[in-house]
Amino acid sequence: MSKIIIVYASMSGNTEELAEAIAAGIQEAGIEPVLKNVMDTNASELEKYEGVLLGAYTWGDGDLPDEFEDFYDDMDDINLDGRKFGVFGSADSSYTYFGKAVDTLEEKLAEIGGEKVFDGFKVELNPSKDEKQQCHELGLKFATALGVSA
Ligand SMILES: Cc1cc2nc3c(=O)[nH]c(=O)nc-3n(C[C@H](O)[C@H](O)[C@H](O)COP(=O)(O)O)c2cc1C
Repeated sequence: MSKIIIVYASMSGNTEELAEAIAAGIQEAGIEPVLKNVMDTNASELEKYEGVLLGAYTWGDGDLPDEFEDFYDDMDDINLDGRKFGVFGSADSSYTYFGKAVDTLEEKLAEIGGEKVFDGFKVELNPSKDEKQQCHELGLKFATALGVSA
């Protein structure tokens, strides 16, 4: 059973690229993370893991992606005491609420008992090579925070 799950929503692939780069960093630390699209899982699955990473682009007017709505509502019924978390997402600074979905998910995870390992990581549209490298390092840092080393 893996210790870390990454759940993401991505319409045009940018957030998915971030998720994959973070996953690669976690693998470097010796853990095989579970990587799932939010449409293929549900909030109660998070309780099975020691580390939870959520990724979402921002939609509408600072909103969560539609496909994250049910998952988000169901997070009220779970408890993540003792679990560590991190949130990331692609966004577009031409909108009023830049990457607000990342903030929304961070607040919810803290509310249900999670402990934040890194500040919400927001990337402008398509991640650059440098930003993907930063994701890789976040993955490594996250795995290390869980007490796992290569
Ligand atoms: C209709 C629409 C609404 C959007 N609203 C926001 C927004 O409120 N804030 C923001 O930062 N980005 C907003 N975006 C930009 C997306 O978050 C951005 O394109 C992102 O890179 C998509 O990520 P993805 O490739 O993972 O789907 C919006 C995009 C569209 C098409």
